[in-house]
Amino acid sequence: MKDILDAIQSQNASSEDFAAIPLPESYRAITVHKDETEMFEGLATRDKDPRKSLHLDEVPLPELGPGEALVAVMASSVNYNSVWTSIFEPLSTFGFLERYGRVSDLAKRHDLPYHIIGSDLAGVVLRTGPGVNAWNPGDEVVAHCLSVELESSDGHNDTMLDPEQRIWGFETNFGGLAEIALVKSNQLMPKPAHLSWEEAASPGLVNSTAYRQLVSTNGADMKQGDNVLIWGASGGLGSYATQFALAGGATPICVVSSPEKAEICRSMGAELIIDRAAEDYRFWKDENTQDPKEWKRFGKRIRELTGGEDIDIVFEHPGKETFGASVFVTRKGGTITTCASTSGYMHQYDNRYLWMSLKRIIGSHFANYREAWEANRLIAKGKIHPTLSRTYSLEDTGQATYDVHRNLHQGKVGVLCLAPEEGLGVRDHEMRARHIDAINRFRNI
Ligand SMILES: C/C=C/C(=O)SCCNC(=O)CCNC(=O)[C@H](O)C(C)(C)COP(=O)(O)OP(=O)(O)OC[C@H]1O[C@@H](n2cnc3c(N)ncnc32)[C@H](O)[C@@H]1OP(=O)(O)O
Ligand SMILES: NC(=O)C1=CN([C@@H]2O[C@H](COP(=O)(O)OP(=O)(O)OC[C@H]3O[C@@H](n4cnc5c(N)ncnc54)[C@H](OP(=O)(O)O)[C@@H]3O)[C@@H](O)[C@H]2O)C=CC1
Repeated sequence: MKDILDAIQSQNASSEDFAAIPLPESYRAITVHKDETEMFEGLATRDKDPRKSLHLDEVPLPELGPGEALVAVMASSVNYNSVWTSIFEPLSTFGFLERYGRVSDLAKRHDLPYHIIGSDLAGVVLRTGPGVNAWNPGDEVVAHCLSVELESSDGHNDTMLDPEQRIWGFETNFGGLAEIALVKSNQLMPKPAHLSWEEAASPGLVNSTAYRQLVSTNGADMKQGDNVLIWGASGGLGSYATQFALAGGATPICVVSSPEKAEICRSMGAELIIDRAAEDYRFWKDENTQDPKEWKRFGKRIRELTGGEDIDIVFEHPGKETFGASVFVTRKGGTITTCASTSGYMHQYDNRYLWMSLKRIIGSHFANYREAWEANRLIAKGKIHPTLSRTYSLEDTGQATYDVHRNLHQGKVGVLCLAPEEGLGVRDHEMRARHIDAINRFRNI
């Protein structure tokens, strides 16, 4: 591993040099264990502690197959799917690996008693498998997390519709929270040159998801002037949705839960901000009953902020807790676009407000390669910026995941894998200097 790191750090190793470095037989990786999936039985979701279920293990290097690449991971990030995996909710990810293992002999590699997690990376290609022509050893890359087989016709208009569509490092093994990762070569994209490894690794999953959900014609197809209600506007997804709204000439109405988070949104350029904790919205009276009066109070507040206008697009992901309110505050003909249900997946809303006002609910999930590429291109051009607040070592991934589970973080949380320290990997210093304030906006808050 030292030879690999030395070659990366030297910045003058050729593709042939990288191809000639012997690969280690094993590497360090963050895993969950199949024989521990019952460990949190009986505990409330909040009390399930990722620090207990996530392990740092030495694991064997997987065999490299056709169309694949082995990548030396310099940095990765914690996503909320790492939280779900670590607390075995809403279901254990080993079921996904077993199902994938039944697809082919090659896919069988993924069905193991341990699951190497992580759906982001920035690093350097070490080896490519047969049939890979677009990428070579030594390429500095980031990886998006869409894994597809594409053997069926279904996915050929939009690869997210492939019946064998999976999220790498969640529904497949050999993820990015590790020193080496196995990806399909069509997950690779160029690493933005003005960013460090940990900054480059942090946007991938959430930036691509927010791009499809809000900007793409597959999602809400946002246009200039739209009022966009963004839940969790300083969180992983929300910090990118806010940037897309601002950059696209829309008006974000940012919902957050503290004055510090409100300040971050303000510093990104948002003007209309609702502190849901200070204003104490209680959309549910009890476990089974919502309170439409609270939806109205929330809608009135939005109208105060917008000068009387309602919401064109809701960027939804909290789910059960907020969905009734989201449907209510959307304007006639408007769109609620959802990609998650953090607070519960059985949603309840008053359907009269949906059909009578011709609103639409759009389900959105990650992004196809083209959408992920466009989202990454915006980062590379300095039009959208990483929202990295803090970086942990690979050893401390459990703590990093705990922070995200408990909503103690801002923006994105990074993890150093092979990178010995923060700040390495910047190739375009001049461009970095032009964007340094925006790049550091979320740092250490
Ligand atoms: C990029 C980052 C993303 C995120 O962070 S997303 C948030 C985190 N992710 C999650 O929370 C994961 C969510 N996923 C899930 O919870 C589960 O993944 C699903 C509920 C989506 C699916 O559950 P499942 O058990 O995998 O599939 P089924 O469809 O419920 O059950 C499969 C069986 O049901 C049969 N079936 C499917 N559709 C129909 C139908 N329309 N009519 C009749 N049967 C149907 C199938 O054939 C099969 O059957 P047979 O078990 O016998 O093989
Ligand atoms: N389908 C897909 O492709 C993807 C799905 N996801 C899913 O989206 C969800 C959010 O991910 P991500 O943004 O990275 O997570 P984060 O935790 O980084 O951000 C979510 C934000 O939502 C807000 N929030 C949390 N709970 C509630 C609630 N009950 N009511 C209102 N607001 C709430 C919080 O902001 P505040 O406290 O300031 O209001 C929090 O910061 C997760 O469930 C994740 O699995 C994520 C990426 C891709």
